[in-house]
Amino acid sequence: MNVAVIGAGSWGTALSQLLGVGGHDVALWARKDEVVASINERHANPRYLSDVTLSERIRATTSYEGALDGADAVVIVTPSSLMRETAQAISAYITDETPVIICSKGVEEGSGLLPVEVFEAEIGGKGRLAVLSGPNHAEEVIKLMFSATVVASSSQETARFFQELFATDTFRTYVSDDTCGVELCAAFKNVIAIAVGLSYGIGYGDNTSALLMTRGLAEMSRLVAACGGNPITCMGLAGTGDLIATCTSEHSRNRRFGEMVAQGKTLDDFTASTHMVAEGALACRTLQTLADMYGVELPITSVVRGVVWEGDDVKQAALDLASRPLKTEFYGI
Ligand SMILES: NC(=O)C1=CN([C@@H]2O[C@H](COP(=O)(O)OP(=O)(O)OC[C@H]3O[C@@H](n4cnc5c(N)ncnc54)[C@H](O)[C@@H]3O)[C@@H](O)[C@H]2O)C=CC1
Ligand SMILES: O=C(CO)COP(=O)(O)O
Repeated sequence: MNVAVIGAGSWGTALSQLLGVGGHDVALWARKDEVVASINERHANPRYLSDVTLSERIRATTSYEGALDGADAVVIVTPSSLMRETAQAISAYITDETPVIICSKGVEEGSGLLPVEVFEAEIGGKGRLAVLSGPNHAEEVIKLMFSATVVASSSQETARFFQELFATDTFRTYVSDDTCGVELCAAFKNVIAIAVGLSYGIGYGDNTSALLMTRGLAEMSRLVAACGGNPITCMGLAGTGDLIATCTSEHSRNRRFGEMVAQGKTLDDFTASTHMVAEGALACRTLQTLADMYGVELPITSVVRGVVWEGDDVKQAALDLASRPLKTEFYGI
């Protein structure tokens, strides 16, 4: 197959490698000329995961037309804040039937739309759209360490198409019809990883981390149920699986960002020092928009938003979280 991958950050590079190793020809769209030159001439991405030699099946370009010409499938891996811009940029170069899978994790600011909904609005064809998410740190996937993921689409045919496309001996793919649940889990787990980073950053231990992950899962499940997703998705790879991976991994940018904020650093400090995206920073705001629309309570998300965007003191926020009225363990799911 000829596959166009749009976005040459860590995850776009790792997915391109996976597809190349799987025997597909990959046209990888990158923003910067030097990234394109390095991938084409030296088979390495100079900015992200640069120690890995990339498959010779990967050809990079800064041209959308060049990447998308003759593509049998399109893989979207730009940051979630760029979903609408990316959808508009590719629309002129794909057919009405070209299958498109979104691998970014977030929710659109303002509208509260999920990436798949933004793509449906911009390029149409709900049935040809899919999403991919799971506990998949690019640093490990690119080294072909055994991982698994979920591919969700409203169309079983499209889900199966991408399941086959991505499956390799080291990357196991499951299908689902719950695009809403998978995308909400993907956005949510990043916020909880920031909370875990904040918690370790102020000196709390593993009990607090487990508490945040578990109650974060309860928040995630309430929102998924309210938005029309299937709460059982939260128990799967896109929910619990990715929550564990992101909250516990040395690779997680969101967790690292939380640790930095606890040390008094800002989102700009994180971005300047890593050139990477900590999606949870935006998601703590966008998920709150959805929670307000659906009347769902998200106490941990709200604390993360207050600390990241309103300068709330982390220790005081933790005390406020702990002193809320006592509750039944499960409600609203
Ligand atoms: N890194 C990982 O392990 C995984 C990342 N993801 C998701 O994939 C998406 C992309 O993240 P990464 O590949 O990790 O990116 P990254 O954090 O490694 O790099 C940032 C990317 O954003 C691009 N970028 C920044 N500003 C841009 C602009 N104005 N226009 C176009 N591109 C711009 C940069 O060129 C670069 O490709 C995110 O939604 C992330 O949550 C999903 C699974 C795993
Ligand atoms: O989504 C990811 C792993 O599944 C990557 O998480 P971070 O963005 O926190 O590194």
